[in-house]
Amino acid sequence: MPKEKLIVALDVDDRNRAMELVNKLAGHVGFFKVGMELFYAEGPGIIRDITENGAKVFLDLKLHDIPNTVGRAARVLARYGASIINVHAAGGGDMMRAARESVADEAQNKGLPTPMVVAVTVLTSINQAVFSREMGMPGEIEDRVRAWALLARESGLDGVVCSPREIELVREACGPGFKIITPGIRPDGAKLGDQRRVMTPAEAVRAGASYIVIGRPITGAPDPAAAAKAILEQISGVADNG
Ligand SMILES: O=C(O)c1cc(=O)[nH]c(=O)n1[C@@H]1O[C@H](COP(=O)(O)O)[C@@H](O)[C@H]1O
Repeated sequence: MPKEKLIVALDVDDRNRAMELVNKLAGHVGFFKVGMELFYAEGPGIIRDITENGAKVFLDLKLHDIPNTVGRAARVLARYGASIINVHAAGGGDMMRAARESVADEAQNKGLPTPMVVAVTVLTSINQAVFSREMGMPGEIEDRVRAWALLARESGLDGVVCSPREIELVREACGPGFKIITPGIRPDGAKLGDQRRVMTPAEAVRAGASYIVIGRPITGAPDPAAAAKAILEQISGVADNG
């Protein structure tokens, strides 16, 4: 089902606007992503509001701290009923394992389905020049994404967040079944904004994305449901390699 692949980023700062989007888009979307802006504005209650009507939530708070702190914070997040939770791969293997273990343990304690835990690799807003010159990182972005994806898999995580340009190399390194979630999706002609490593929805699905994350091209459209439907049409005829 194409709609199962679509994650819409609810990057807004109040409940009314978020729920308006949820109500308009629920029939066309697999997951809603609650990020820092909405979570900091409304707190965990917003996750319950969205899931109450049967929609699924990707809780995108990108945890990145020492293993003990991330493990304890992830344990709290596991209580809210999100289907996906993320951390930064840059926190290292022990940190990712701490998140994985505490999320699984807490979900079991509370009798909830265990959320997927995925690692953000190199942000889709980073290009090679920024990666090398500003961040001082050696080598190519692709090699870092591959190495972090392998580390995430070894640490027991369910998948990674990366740019659609790295889907094929992650799939090759990590095999089938490993989830590849790709933001940095821009339908032809859509504004890039701060995104740098992008592809169209159809290109990402063809390359093997498990899920595509789209925010502004849908939420900023005059008719968000029509924008989501147009994207579903673009991916519906495409061989799904995810
Ligand atoms: O973890 C993420 O979701 C994420 C990782 C990444 O590398 N790049 C990225 O854009 N995102 C998120 O994906 C969404 C993309 O939104 P748009 O650029 O508006 O389509 C935003 O909510 C970002 O926070």
